[in-house]
Amino acid sequence: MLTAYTSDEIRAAEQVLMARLPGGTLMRRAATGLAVACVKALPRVYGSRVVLLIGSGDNGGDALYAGAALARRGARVHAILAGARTHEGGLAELRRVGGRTYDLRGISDPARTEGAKAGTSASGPAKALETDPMLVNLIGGADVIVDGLVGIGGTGALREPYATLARMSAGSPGIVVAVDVPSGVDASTGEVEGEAVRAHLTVTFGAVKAGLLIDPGASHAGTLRQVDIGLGPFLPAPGVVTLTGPDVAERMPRAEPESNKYRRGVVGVVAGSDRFTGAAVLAVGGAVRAGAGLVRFASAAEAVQQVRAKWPEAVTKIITPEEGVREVGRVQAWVLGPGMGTDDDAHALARSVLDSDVPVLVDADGLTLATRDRSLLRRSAPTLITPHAGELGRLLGVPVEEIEERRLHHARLAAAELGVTVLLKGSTTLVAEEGRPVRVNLTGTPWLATGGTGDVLAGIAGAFLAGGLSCYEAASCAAFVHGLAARMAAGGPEGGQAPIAALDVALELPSAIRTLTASR
Ligand SMILES: NC(=O)C1=CN([C@@H]2O[C@H](COP(=O)(O)OP(=O)(O)OC[C@H]3O[C@@H](n4cnc5c(N)ncnc54)[C@H](O)[C@@H]3O)[C@@H](O)[C@H]2O)[C@@H](O)CC1
Ligand SMILES: [K+]
Repeated sequence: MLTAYTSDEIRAAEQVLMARLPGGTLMRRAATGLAVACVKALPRVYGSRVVLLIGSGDNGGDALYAGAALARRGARVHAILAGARTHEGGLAELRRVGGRTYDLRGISDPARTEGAKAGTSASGPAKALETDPMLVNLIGGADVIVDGLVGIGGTGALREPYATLARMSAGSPGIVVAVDVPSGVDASTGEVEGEAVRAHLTVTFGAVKAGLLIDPGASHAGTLRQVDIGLGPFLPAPGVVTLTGPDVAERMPRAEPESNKYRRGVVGVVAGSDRFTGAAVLAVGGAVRAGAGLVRFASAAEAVQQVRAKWPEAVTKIITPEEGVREVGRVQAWVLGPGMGTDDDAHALARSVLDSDVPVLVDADGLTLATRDRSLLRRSAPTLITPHAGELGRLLGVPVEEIEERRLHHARLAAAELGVTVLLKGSTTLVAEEGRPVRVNLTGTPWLATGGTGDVLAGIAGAFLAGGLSCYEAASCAAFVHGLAARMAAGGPEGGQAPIAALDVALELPSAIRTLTASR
């Protein structure tokens, strides 16, 4: 399991460790790791052009020491001094080994632009920077740009001149390496208020910061590399974690020799309607291919007919809103919602499912119904909701943009406010439950952003719930397996480049699960 922390947690651990070591040790360790990462990223170091963006804190110090190490190996290193102060030791070392500096205070006084909101169109001093020939040449001609503007000491939107430098670095053909965190990304949450550096590689020290795993921060971080500086023993219990393949393999329901279909888990699916049948087919497909012992599908006649045609393995039943799921037979968990509609009949069906005393996963139209009638989610048995940002926004009465901007916050808030487990879909899927670390899933692929993949995910998680996993475990394992299957369908476990359809994800599930369980 990978663990991730807030800036405060990292800082507290660093302080304990620092007190036990000679001054400067941690920065040396960090800078050495950073320099090694830059060497690996460059085709060759000797003669390469390295540009350091240097802020006023220790993040800039790391970059200066690393720059000095690269200069010693023959790189042509230029430090752009952007802060009101510069780390003295780092600067002296860089100069000692022949590194050059360019002090921005000569062309734009940061004090004058302090507080200027990032993201606004460049004018005045910011404009002067963007057209400054020296700066344009340096950034435009760099083989590697090392972003040492701010690290875990950053707060709020990047101020000038940092914001302009972040924007300019995005236009450079060079490799952008972020020191500890891409500047402008909130290290604790992944929130980005204004301009932020977009890195190809982030070299982070001591431990992973939660904001590097959660979007929008995660998509600014590029590839993550962690440099061990000895912080491990001093870190607290993490607030954010990520499951690895072996973690998921260990948790997933197993098929034991004495298994029968009832022991493996019977999942009930209430999805689709006479008008919408595709979502039902996909949700049942997710459950069948993820290894449910038995899928009981209950819906309107048209949806039942389609599901039977596609998945003969499922036991189907046509139901009416009046009778609900009473006669459907025993299940260990329900999946409720995809394509079921949102009218009064759908509400009556949802009520009958949620009145049961087994875990229920609520997705799609089920979430719309719960938005209108929150009492649906008030139940004693466990409930897992699987919204995307729009659905969660409607449930919480918050604009979708705010959910996207503050994903970690809103996933936690929803879990606390609604008393359910929340799987918030997106490029980095989050699973939140009160009293537990938020789980971030990293196996997705941009190809997953296509219609119907959410229905497949609901089916997978339903199968895992029926197989005996808690909502928290079922949601995190399902997100992992779903992402892995999508990657494999798109071309390979490391992510291919072919478009996929939702059904491809369902069909790929056994192969994805095989790659996980092969090593268990
Ligand atoms: N504390 C330690 O033991 C270690 C720290 N290390 C490095 O030190 C960093 C933290 O250093 P600091 O605490 O000095 O903080 P930072 O260097 O991250 O940033 C603090 C400076 O940035 C300015 N600033 C904050 N938000 C800003 C914004 N939005 N726009 C413009 N300026 C902004 C502040 O005024 C302050 O001058 C880490 O990220 C890491 O890179 C490493 O050397 C490893 C050891
Ligand atoms: K940085």
